[in-house]
Amino acid sequence: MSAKGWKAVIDTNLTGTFHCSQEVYRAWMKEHGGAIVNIIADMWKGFPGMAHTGAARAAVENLTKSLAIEWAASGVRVNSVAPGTIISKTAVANYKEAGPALFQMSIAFSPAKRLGVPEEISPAVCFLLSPAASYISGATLRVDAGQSLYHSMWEIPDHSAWPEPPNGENAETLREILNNKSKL
Ligand SMILES: CCCCCCCCC/C=C/C(=O)SCCNC(=O)CCNC(=O)[C@H](O)C(C)(C)COP(=O)(O)OP(=O)(O)OC[C@H]1O[C@@H](n2cnc3c(N)ncnc32)[C@H](O)[C@@H]1OP(=O)(O)O
Ligand SMILES: NC(=O)C1=CN([C@@H]2O[C@H](COP(=O)(O)OP(=O)(O)OC[C@H]3O[C@@H](n4cnc5c(N)ncnc54)[C@H](OP(=O)(O)O)[C@@H]3O)[C@@H](O)[C@H]2O)C=CC1
Repeated sequence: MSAKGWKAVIDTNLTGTFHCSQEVYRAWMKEHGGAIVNIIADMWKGFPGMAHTGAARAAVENLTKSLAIEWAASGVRVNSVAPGTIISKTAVANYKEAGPALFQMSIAFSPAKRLGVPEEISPAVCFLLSPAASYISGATLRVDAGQSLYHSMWEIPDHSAWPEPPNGENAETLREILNNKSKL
């Protein structure tokens, strides 16, 4: 990705969250309290292929925690929701002609064996905004059908580029396993 593409996504996803949070705090929440829910992503195993998004969303998760503490004394709760892969007409359109194939290939990586829809994210957001969550702050709720605990979508091709382990009997055992010679 270009430096410009990196910046576009960091500006939108991370710096945008900072500006929005600061504005609502100054304009209202500092004096009256309130609740913020940030949307992050399934970046728990990194986000290979979308490194800018992964870095920005991980940063928003950390921002959520900082602000939850800094603004507690104003009665402000700050939480995040981390969706799995969520499909909608507009979400597919964001990836132009690659969209349908991208969403299609990601189905296999969901333990649900289907994608989520926005209507399955909004209840979690409403819950965290509501009085039912009055004692929850600084938390992230994963709404991903367990996707973040399952396979990575990034395929690593077979290679022999990795550094060799230190010599010794353990390295020998490893080599035997790699060469399929183990008697275990
Ligand atoms: C696996 C399963 C999938 C399934 C789906 C999984 C969903 C994962 C959830 C998270 C998703 C994300 O956050 S994805 C990352 C962010 N979102 C998107 O990319 C969605 C579509 N893009 C946008 O909405 C916009 O481009 C946006 C990022 C807001 C920036 O808008 P701006 O008006 O500021 O600027 P633009 O003119 O569009 O772009 C500025 C330059 O940055 C480049 N650029 C823009 N977006 C870029 C991007 N994502 N990656 C690299 N480069 C990008 C453009 O080519 C431009 O460079 P030049 O060509 O040189 O001028
Ligand atoms: N889809 C997915 O799998 C995942 C998405 N996410 C994140 O969730 C968020 C929503 O994604 P998704 O639903 O897929 O995307 P969509 O493109 O479907 O939705 C984006 C929404 O943002 C609104 N919007 C865009 N620009 C502005 C603006 N300048 N001011 C106010 N509203 C604006 C759009 O409104 P309008 O229709 O009026 O343009 C639209 O409702 C994104 O931050 C995305 O990165 C996170 C994890 C997974």
